[in-house]
Amino acid sequence: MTRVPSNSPSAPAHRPLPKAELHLHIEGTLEPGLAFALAERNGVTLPYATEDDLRRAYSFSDLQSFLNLYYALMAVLRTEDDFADLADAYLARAKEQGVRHAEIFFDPQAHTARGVPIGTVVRGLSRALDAAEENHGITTRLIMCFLRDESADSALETFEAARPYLDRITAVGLDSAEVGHPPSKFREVYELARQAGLKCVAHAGEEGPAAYVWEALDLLGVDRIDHGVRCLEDERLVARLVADRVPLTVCPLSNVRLRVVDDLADHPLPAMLDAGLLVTVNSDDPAYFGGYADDNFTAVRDALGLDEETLRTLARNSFLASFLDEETRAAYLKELDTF
Ligand SMILES: Nc1ncnc2[nH]cnc12
Ligand SMILES: [Zn+2]
Repeated sequence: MTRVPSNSPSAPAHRPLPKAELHLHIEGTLEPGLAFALAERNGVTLPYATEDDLRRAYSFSDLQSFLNLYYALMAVLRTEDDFADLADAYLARAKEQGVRHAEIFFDPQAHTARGVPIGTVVRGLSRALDAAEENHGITTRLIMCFLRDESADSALETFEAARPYLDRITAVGLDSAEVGHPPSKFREVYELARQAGLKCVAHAGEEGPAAYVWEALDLLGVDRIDHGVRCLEDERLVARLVADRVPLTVCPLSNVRLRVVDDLADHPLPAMLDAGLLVTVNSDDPAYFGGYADDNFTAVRDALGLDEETLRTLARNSFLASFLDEETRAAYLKELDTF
């Protein structure tokens, strides 16, 4: 039997603020050590000799160059145990980073396309998530994403395949290659999701234009926008997002690694806060982008000179923007206020 490496979370030197993480792809938490252990357990050969060789491939020129590696490495995820181990490793790290609540994306089509049934994915993730409060003191939700560079029919088929598991799923989302795949393509499946009582989110305005954020709001009726940094290019859109208190789940280290911004010091986060937007800070795909939730908080503090009060606003926003029930939200906000 292969031993899966024990979690060796890198705890921040300080006591991290309590926070919710709302933009986190579970497949993007696959650390090189776990990737090699799962490859051995499942008899999968990776095209890298060592973990360091793999790490050297983590140099991206844009979203697509990252997605190519992200989807290729998923070949090691095959069984319920693999998905449970992946999620449990994330939760152990998240705890060290002050994460009290995590709303976790997964990409079913990336697995069903390789012959892994959606039930295997959901059952494996659910096993770790169901034990998360007891094992890590973290509450969780699951968000099922559609791959926007696949067809609208494929999204509809995926939604139908997920029907038996909808009691485990809080929301639907939209991710993968953005440009050329506008939200309008997915109107029908979002309508079905809403009818089934699910919340709706969508990546928009990461690489794609502000017009995609409008579409996500007006055609998909989303409750949150993932990324959304390009909203600043459209004053009217900013006014709409502010007026409707639509949360934006921003991912600063991701934006630097995927060249959405040139440098963290140029990140629009302060401008977004100044505009009155309900902004949160998240890690996106932390195994690939150099940091988990609190690492993103620390990075923006240092690069953008954010003070303690602003960091507390970001942490507060994360609970306000979450899909938590009101009682649990209030308890977390109180915990933050007295921290
Ligand atoms: N940053 C990102 N944008 C779009 N799709 C993704 N899938 C995983 N990470 C993503
Ligand atoms: Zn993302």
